[in-house]
Amino acid sequence: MPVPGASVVWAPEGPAAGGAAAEEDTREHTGEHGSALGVLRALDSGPRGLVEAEAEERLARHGENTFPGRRPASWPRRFARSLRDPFTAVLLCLGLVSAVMSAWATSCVIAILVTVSCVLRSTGEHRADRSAAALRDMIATTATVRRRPSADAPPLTRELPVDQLVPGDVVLLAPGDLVPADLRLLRATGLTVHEAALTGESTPVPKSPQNGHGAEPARSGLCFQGSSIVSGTGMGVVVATGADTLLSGALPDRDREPYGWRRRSAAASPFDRSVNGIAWTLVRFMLLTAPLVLIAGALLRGRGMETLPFAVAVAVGLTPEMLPVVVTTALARGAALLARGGEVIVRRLPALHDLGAVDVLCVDKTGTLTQDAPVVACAVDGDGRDDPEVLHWAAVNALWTLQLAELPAPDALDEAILDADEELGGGVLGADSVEGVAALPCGPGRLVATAVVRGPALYEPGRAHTPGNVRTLTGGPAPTAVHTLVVKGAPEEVLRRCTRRAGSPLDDRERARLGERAAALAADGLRVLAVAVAERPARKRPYTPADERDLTFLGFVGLSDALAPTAAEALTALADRGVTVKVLTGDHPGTAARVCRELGLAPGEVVTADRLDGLGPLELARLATRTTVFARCTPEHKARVVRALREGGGHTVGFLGDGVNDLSALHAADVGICPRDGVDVAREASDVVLASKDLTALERAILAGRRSTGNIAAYLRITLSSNLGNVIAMLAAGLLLPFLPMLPAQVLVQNLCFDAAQLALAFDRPGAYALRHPAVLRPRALFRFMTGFGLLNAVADLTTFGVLALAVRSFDDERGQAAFHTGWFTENLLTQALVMLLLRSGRRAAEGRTPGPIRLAASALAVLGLLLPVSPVGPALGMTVLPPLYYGLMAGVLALYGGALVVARSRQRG
Ligand SMILES: Nc1ncnc2c1ncn2[C@@H]1O[C@H](COP(=O)(O)OP(=O)(O)OP(=O)(O)O)[C@@H](O)[C@H]1O
Ligand SMILES: [Mg+2]
Repeated sequence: MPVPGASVVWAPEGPAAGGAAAEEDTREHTGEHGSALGVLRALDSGPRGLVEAEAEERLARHGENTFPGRRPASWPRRFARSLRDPFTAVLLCLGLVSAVMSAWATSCVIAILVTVSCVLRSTGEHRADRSAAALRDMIATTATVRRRPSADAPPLTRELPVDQLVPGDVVLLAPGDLVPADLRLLRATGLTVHEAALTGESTPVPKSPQNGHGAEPARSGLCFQGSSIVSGTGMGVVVATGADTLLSGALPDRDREPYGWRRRSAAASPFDRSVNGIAWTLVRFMLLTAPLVLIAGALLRGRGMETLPFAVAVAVGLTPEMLPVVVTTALARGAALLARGGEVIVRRLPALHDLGAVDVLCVDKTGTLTQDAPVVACAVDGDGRDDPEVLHWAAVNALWTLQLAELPAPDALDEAILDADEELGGGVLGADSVEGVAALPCGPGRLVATAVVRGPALYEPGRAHTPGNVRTLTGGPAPTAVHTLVVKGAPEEVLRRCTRRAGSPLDDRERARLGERAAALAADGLRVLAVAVAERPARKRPYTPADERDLTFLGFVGLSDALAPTAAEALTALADRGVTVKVLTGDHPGTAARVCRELGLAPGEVVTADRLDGLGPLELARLATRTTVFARCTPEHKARVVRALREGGGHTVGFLGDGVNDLSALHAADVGICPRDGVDVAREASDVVLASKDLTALERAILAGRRSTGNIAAYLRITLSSNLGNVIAMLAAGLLLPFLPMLPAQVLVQNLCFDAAQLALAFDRPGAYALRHPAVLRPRALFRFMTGFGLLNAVADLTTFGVLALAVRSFDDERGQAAFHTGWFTENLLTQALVMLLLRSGRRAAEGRTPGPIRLAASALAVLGLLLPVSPVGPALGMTVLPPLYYGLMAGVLALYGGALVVARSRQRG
């Protein structure tokens, strides 16, 4: 329901909503309501936010503000979605062909197969969804809102679950936030927003609350739900929520498809490459089968279209139609187990498979390997002597970047510096402290932060640099004609901008010496910030990064950041599991190297990311493969390294990161992983969220992925080889015998039994061997397996024909043919049971105990094979009772076949 007045402040535009109407809207909205105040008035709100009671009432009126991607899919939609996979499509085609040919039994069985498969899949997904739902709430995104408890109470800033937002709410925005609803900006400082979700545009766009003059009036003053804040801060008023937002309106069907066969991005995921790749190859193969059977029958036996039901049955028999079900069940079970452990949330089901395939894991350092709770360890001048004044100026910078940039939460480094300064005696928060004029905070790719304060720095060589001294010099009735720029940031960046040090000029040699001092601090594992100042005549003109030059160097602040308690253990476990870990950090190379060493990761030669800039894709891939630590990475560098490893190095790459500067890399990786306390956008961009602080959970998640893949592989191996064996035997028999080797109904019933039994493979427990290395489904190896074991299976079938010839003697009459059908049917079910037990997973079948469901399924198959023909159903399916000789001989065939399977399997790799 649109808000009264909202339409006048809200102008959908761009390719999604586009068109002339939108433009007209825009023009209309730049009128009297264009001003921030007008907007607030139209929404019956104010800069101090809504009163809680009023907000509650609006929530009842407008409904919850659910993000379109997060609405749970309805049952019909789930069901419809599960119809969209290649096998179901093939089955439906075959069913249609049968229906057209009036082969009603066949099309009925196919319809049952499709329905069962779809129901099973959607139930599996639903179950996985439910077990993750509670955890998902735990990591739900919040918005920072300003509200008042009562009409005359002062406003409070608090975190509110995004779904509770209402039109008129005043929201604060900071880097890493997702825009929680459609907002009209009231204020912004250096705000840039990533709008790719709406426009596909990947570069951030600047936003400011202008009153709408110029070429693109309204859009730059609006922030849309689904976009994210890259840098800067802002405040805006909510103009549309829930279904009224631009994202909802423009993309009504944009349910995220966490369990879909197709992936979100254009680049193929490992899941697409392996599971889908195999699936499509099989589909092509199957589509060839039916015509092949028809043609062979026509050419060699002069049969016509009467073979069609049989041909269709053979094609259906070859289809691993339960593959989507097994895949979903295996993955959903893995994801549900992880969620139940309370440790890991898999946001996109195929990502669990991809996680099992990861062979290179890139991690960022700060906040992932370390706790991101820095503490000031030292503040020294250029000669390494303790100098409290350095800390004091760093604190001045921290305070005013914080205050003027209106960051809702202080940066961890700034917070540590302010704490330390306060401890040193009073701190800059005291009454006589300097007053800030402007701030240029740091951000992705910008490694320095500048605050401009009123008054001179009066930094003279030989002065007593006590905090008190500085305060009297800069505080009090400061001359207003002078501004001091206070700069702190990465040592090399700050030193580059310095021309003086303690009154004397700073030459290149001295700069290099200072750089070495910073490196020495970093080598101790400290995070190092350099501090510098400059005096300028006071001015009205805004300050820009171009003003950060001709600085006077003051000293360094060193901060220690404790390691995450489980990081070392987690990295060792990953290495043992065949995952190579690489560290991509924005920090100093020295700090990065030291942290790695402490975590037991040999850093080797640390590469600073500026070395990547000139490299071509091939060189980059080579460098990325042999390097363990990349330092001074911009967000783009991180993404480039990840891409190079994926595309050039042929690796499956996971990226674990928590910050805004990790966003591109999270997108670029095969699997994006984010710790629970990462920023909103990072969580939103990731496929897997670690819900606990424990990094070792990652290893367990990877193992869960490998287990799922192992089960899928076992299913494919078993199904494909026995299906192929059957088809070969069927073709051979069809051509050798003057009658159909099996009736279509029997083929389908047998197929139904196989399918039901093979579902148990989703519950397999792959042996330890399968978990030792990244799990990848290799189509080639699979097809080789399928051919080898398929032929073996066909040999068993052909031997059975011999056995039947001995036991039954004559196939001339109907009784004889029924006996043939029955004999083969029984043998098929028995061999299938054997194959399930002997080929399931691991190099040695004896590895680990066979899980209960598989034992049960195999026994059920064997029992069905033996009893179905003699049961009342037998005659209905055209089956008959077999002579005892058959069973005796059959036992021999089975023993031989089992022996051959064990021998052949032990020669197999993997
Ligand atoms: N508040 C700040 N003030 C000044 N400089 C800063 C501030 N925050 C970060 N920097 C500088 O920017 C550099 C890069 O920061 P960035 O956030 O990109 O990465 P990081 O947090 O050091 O490491 P990681 O990539 O592992 O998270 C820091 O090493 C520091 O030199
Ligand atoms: Mg980080």
